[in-house]
Amino acid sequence: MKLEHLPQEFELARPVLQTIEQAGYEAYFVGGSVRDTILGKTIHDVDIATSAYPNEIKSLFKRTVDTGIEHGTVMILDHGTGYETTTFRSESTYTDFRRPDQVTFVRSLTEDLKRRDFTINALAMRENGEIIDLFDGLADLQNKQIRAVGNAQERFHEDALRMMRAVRFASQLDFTIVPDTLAAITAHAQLLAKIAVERTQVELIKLLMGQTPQRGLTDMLTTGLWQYCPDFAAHEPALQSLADRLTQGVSSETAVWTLLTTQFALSPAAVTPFMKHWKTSNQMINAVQTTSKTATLLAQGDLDDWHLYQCGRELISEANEVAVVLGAPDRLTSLTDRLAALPIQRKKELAITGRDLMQAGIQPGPQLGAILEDLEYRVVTGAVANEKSALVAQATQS
Ligand SMILES: Nc1ccn([C@@H]2O[C@H](COP(=O)(O)OP(=O)(O)OP(=O)(O)O)[C@@H](O)[C@H]2O)c(=O)n1
Repeated sequence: MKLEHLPQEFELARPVLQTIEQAGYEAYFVGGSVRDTILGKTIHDVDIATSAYPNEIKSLFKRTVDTGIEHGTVMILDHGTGYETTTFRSESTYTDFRRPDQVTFVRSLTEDLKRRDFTINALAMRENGEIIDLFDGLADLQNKQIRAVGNAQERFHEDALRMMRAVRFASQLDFTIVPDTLAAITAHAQLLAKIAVERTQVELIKLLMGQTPQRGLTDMLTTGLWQYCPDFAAHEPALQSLADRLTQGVSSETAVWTLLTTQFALSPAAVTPFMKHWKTSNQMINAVQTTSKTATLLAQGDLDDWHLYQCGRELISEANEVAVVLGAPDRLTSLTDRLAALPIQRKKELAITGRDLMQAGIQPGPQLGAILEDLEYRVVTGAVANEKSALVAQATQS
């Protein structure tokens, strides 16, 4: 099979492959971008696999970055874009079911494709669009199937996270896991206990953002993977009912985390430890706290200007999406208009600073912060004009 019209990302990367090939090595596009292009999905970046060793790649290009040189990965910088380029690797030794502790570089594409997780991820593409399909990945794409490359048990022993990847792809793509791959997951589910929670979490969130989360969750339950995601297993009925409502695919991680914590009926105080356990960033925790509060008010039809302002342009669409999943009408347009009509959209637009207040005789310290917040509230709610003199007068009066 040969793809005639390649997405621009491949067209731009073509000279990189040509440079490698002109030097006498092989180079192919591999991984998710090839799979997604065949499925007609939008792609974001492309990965390259090559017979050239990292030092050989580095000698061919002016600008490279050693992003994972011990695993054979070098980033080639070309016209402002970075291309992850990985030397063909053969099967490796894994002791922690995560990353290979020993990588063997090889010159053979077949060896490299053989160690990949699923047939749909083991396709390679030449720079001219020709697809190399050694494991019937095209047929599996056509039949909407997830199948491990070669012996499924070996693939999961090499990296136990692949079991979560299988259920995640099933949900994302609306594919079925073939029986022997599913059986191997069931037999090896306990290996997931060895995987760091931050890696499992990424797959779970992608699963819930997928086209058919119900399918992914069912696969997790029937295989027993579920038991190795403890916090989630405790909330099984709530998660099932959430999955039933997630029929359209949720667009952001913030919205998924907010839905999870809302659906699990976690108190605001319980949200932080729950998310910290899953090693999410503090930024995500803060975003979820704000989005959650706003979505609840929205679902109650009770969102005032101050809470709308606190959510801001960045999070309002997430809050609206959460409220819609929880049964509220879609109000995004009117919310965006309401936000735009507020006297200010963010704190830095306030016409007064802490320094102005100190010049007006207010002592620095926590009280000054409280006064500033009170002024911000009054400006947003229209109680006072956003003008420095009016704000100083207000501050010194109270
Ligand atoms: N545990 C893993 C992770 C990755 N891969 C291989 O490395 C490729 C790139 O991995 P990654 O970027 O993590 O995933 P994608 O398949 O590209 O999918 P997505 O970007 O949607 O996560 C995969 O296609 C697969 O061939 C693998 O064999 N085993």
